[in-house]
Amino acid sequence: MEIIQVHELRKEFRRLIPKKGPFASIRNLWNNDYTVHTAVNNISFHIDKGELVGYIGPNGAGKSTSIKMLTGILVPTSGLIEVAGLVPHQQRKEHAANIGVVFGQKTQLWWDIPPIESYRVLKTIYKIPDAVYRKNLDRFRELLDLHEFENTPVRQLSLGQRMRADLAAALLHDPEILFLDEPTIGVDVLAKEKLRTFIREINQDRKVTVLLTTHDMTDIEKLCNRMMIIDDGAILYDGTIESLKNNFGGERVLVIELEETLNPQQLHLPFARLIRQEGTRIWLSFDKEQISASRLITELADLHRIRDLSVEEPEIESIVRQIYQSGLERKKEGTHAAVLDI
Ligand SMILES: Nc1ncnc2c1ncn2[C@@H]1O[C@H](COP(=O)(O)OP(=O)(O)OP(=O)(O)O)[C@@H](O)[C@H]1O
Repeated sequence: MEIIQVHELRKEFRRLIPKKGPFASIRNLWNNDYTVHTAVNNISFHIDKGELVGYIGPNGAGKSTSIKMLTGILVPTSGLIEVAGLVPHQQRKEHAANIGVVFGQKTQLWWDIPPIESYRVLKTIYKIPDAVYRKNLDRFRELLDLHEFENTPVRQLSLGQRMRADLAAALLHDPEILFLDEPTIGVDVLAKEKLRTFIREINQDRKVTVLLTTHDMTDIEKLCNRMMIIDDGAILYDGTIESLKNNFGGERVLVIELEETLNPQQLHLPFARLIRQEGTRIWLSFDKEQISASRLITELADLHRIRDLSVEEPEIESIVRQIYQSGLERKKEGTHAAVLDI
């Protein structure tokens, strides 16, 4: 069942062209010269209830602008959005009851008071029944170790603690959908793991639909089945991580432990390229379209004595880098915004 529907969504921002020369600051007060910048360029997608979708793209791609439209903070220039049957910017109050939002760069908690005090205020704002509030708070204390810092003013919390406090705040009222904009930014490895476990848990146990923007590909690999890649306001890829690897993964790497050390001239490598050698261990790159891993291994085993081997998966980070790069090249050529075929 579709819970988020986006059709031909567009957001343009007007940017002032500043006047230069004498009395510029005064002349700018009456300046009406603008350029129009398209931050989100007619994107369409839908998300089913219970999905956990990664939304990634380079800096300035349009991720935050999309999230702000989906949460009702920004009004689209054109296009349609429906989230749980509501139009976010038109039905803001009802919409707020259905969604939770965490912006990694900016806390929603009151800076000078402890999180627990903010939670009490949110309980009143969202009219959360006592039993629901207590049940949720207990659960979040357990999953996010809130008790360690819930009585400390937010300004004194570490980034990881602040993010955990923010996540709990966003979910106290049992929303159906959670929008996370860079929830792991600047957080150390252990704290990231804790946040990921929590996000996975609320998605699987509570069936909360999650849309997550991040620059950390490990977040995507560990949490999401589906990802959307946006660049320059257009969606370049929408599909599973597996199909991304299969379609854009290109070369695979086969790591072989030989019985003896051979110099490169002694190696016979059909359909493979030697990319690294350390003693008896060699790394071979091969194109899976040309030869399957099992066939390559059989051929190599006929030619060399092999002690051990493994096939390395292409790293998602490098695939995504290539996709950003090709988007950049198309932009330079003036042919940007073509959606990649998958
Ligand atoms: N209020 C605004 N006024 C003018 N331009 C804006 C405004 N907000 C965003 N933009 C522009 O729209 C484009 C998309 O910005 P957005 O913040 O959505 O990118 P992003 O993908 O979230 O980037 P990042 O990963 O750096 O957070 C950028 O070129 C940005 O400069």
